[in-house]
Amino acid sequence: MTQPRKRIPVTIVTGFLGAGKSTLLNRILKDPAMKDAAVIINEFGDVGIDHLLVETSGDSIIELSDGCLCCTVRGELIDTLASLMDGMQTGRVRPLQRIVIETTGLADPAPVMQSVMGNPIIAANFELDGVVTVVDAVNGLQTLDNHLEALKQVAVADRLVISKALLAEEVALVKLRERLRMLNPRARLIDADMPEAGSVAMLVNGLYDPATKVADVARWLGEENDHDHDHHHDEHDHEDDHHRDSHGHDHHHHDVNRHGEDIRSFSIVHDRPIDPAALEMFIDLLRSAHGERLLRMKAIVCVAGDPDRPVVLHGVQNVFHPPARLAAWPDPADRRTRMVLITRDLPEAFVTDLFDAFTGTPRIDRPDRAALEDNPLAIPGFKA
Ligand SMILES: Nc1nc2c(ncn2[C@@H]2O[C@H](COP(=O)(O)OP(=O)(O)OP(=O)(O)O)[C@@H](O)[C@H]2O)c(=O)[nH]1
Repeated sequence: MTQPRKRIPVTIVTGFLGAGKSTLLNRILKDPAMKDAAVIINEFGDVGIDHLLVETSGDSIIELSDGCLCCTVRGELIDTLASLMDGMQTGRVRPLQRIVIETTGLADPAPVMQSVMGNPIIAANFELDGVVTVVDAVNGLQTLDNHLEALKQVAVADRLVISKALLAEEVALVKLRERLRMLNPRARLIDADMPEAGSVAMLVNGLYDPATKVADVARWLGEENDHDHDHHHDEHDHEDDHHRDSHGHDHHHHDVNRHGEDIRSFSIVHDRPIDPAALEMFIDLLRSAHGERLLRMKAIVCVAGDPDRPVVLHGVQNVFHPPARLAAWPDPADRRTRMVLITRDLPEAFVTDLFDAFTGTPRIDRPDRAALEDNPLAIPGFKA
């Protein structure tokens, strides 16, 4: 297991074509706290870095006039991260505190996220801190209607920044906010016009709060932003939306299906330690059978045998960070396993049934763990 706090945080800034990614990033780069950051511009088409004030220095790594390192990548993000790592080790590149990757507007963010998580050498040195997605207030709704990439960019975000708000009609802005809340209730929603949008704090979304150096699980899981969550707790007549069952865990979801997009955000909370083998099987089955539908998963898990040191899981589709163990629970009074999942075309019930099967919660008409281990094909949709 790796210790995430020694790794260099990587934040991905995404958003559709012309949404305002570079504008936002240029503002953030003026924050003195960004002086030891490197910016990687992940362009796949024509390279366009002239919107940044840069001085070329020979290779693809460019020293920005304000001290940031900047490089433009046409393909292999992994190579670039590895070469930055190598540069730091050999003294060619000064020690970096943060990496920011600006994606091209048309990109599905998943492969970019996976480049940070999936390669063992990269994952040993870097961690995906978070995803900041810029949404244009003028064109945002239409873009979400027409482009799956834009939907995915919003769905996986830790923060959503609305740009060009002053140029949009008030009604359109209200609709856009509603839509974003539906698609991603846990992301913080910020106006690009607000001063905080221009600070390094925008890029800090990871498990570790750099100020305190301790794990901030509630922020990482987005619990503090999920206002609907509190709402449902109070509303006893919404049994379908939120229920706590008699087996010690509760499920909560946001169903966006009625809006024509089957992107769901839901959580699983479980208050008993989980057998590590069962946890591994659950994750393996989920990602091997339905990886591409699992847009993102974050979890803090109480594992049987070592319940005092929670395991942190973070995955994008079928690629996960190597699991990390925290030295202790951030709040010793709350040792519940909490998982947050964002899925596309993958019903919540499928995931929760699978979880129940592995955690020993019996359900009528569902395969239990023994049956699944004997015959994984018993799971609908599983392909060996
Ligand atoms: N009024 C206003 N204009 C903005 C804002 N953000 C971006 N713009 C303008 O929108 C245009 C596109 O902004 P960029 O920052 O280049 O957008 P981008 O997402 O980096 O664009 P690509 O890299 O081409 O995908 C520019 O003309 C910006 O000046 C904003 O918050 N308000």
